[in-house]
Amino acid sequence: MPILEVENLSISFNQYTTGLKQKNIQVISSLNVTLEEGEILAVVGASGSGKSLLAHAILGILPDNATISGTIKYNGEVLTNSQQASLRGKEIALIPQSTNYLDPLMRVGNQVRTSVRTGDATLAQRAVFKRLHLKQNVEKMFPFQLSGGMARRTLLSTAIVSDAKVIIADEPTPGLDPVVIKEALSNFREFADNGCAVMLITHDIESALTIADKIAVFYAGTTVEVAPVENFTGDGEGLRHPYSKALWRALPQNEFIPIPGSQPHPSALPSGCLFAPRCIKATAACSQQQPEMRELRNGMVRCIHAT
Ligand SMILES: Nc1ncnc2c1ncn2[C@@H]1O[C@H](COP(=O)(O)OP(=O)(O)OP(=O)(O)O)[C@@H](O)[C@H]1O
Ligand code: NI
Repeated sequence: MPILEVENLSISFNQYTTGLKQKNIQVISSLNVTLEEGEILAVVGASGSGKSLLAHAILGILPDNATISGTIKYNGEVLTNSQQASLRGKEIALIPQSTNYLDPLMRVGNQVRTSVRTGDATLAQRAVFKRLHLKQNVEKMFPFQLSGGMARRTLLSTAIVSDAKVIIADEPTPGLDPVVIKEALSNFREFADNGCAVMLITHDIESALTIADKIAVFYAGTTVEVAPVENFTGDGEGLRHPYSKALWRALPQNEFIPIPGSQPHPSALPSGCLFAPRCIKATAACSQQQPEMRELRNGMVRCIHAT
């Protein structure tokens, strides 16, 4: 049984346009993702594809103007808002994308210690700081005294010392030096190997491939593919969706071939398959309806042409 299961998640925002007119903009549409115990799932996709919103939906911290449908199950049970609130920061820990989530009025050592639920909090905090190359005097500092990298390492520390079963890490490593990135990622791997699970949202596909088990590819607010990590090799022939292949081939270490066009804005989504307007395989049938996510070769794909 998956530890976390997101089924048919849709999210829309109510926005005021001119005067008092309201517009409902759909930003996530029928998105499916599962996370198994012992697993690291990397979530990749262009900026604005809905990665952070998925994280916020799981934790129940979407803004008030969001409307959400679909189900989020934790250990097989549908999560209610109050369950989300009680799991947050305890069984499910978020490493937020922005370092603004640190409490500006609390010394960072204390912030990390409040996440420790068993054992000596100070010892745990010092051990994790050491592991992430933060000097001991950092514990006495306030967030405004930290560099960007130190703030990020503090956020990572908070999740690592918690007894969480699931860590959702939203871009945890940008701006960190390679040694610290390696340390952070190996922490995630250890965490998963101990029977927990990690959802690693990242633009750094290369690093993600070194530790993840599966990769979920997002496009315009939905999942287009979930593939085992081994498929990201060669010229991407093992991948299932034309967008995943394009993403893979656009990486600097591959052929660096971008594809024309850009991801549609949520206010102007095409009908049917969201990728069809940019897809070399698209046919008339693709614009009829959004394809369902289906199983294919030990992975999942949302494309009627994929074989
Ligand atoms: N509060 C909001 N009101 C309206 N639209 C929003 C709101 N929050 C996010 N969006 C829109 O939802 C879409 C998905 O945003 P999200 O932050 O999840 O993207 P992302 O994949 O995390 O991008 P990045 O890689 O840049 O972090 C974007 O088009 C964004 O503009
Ligand atoms: Ni984001």
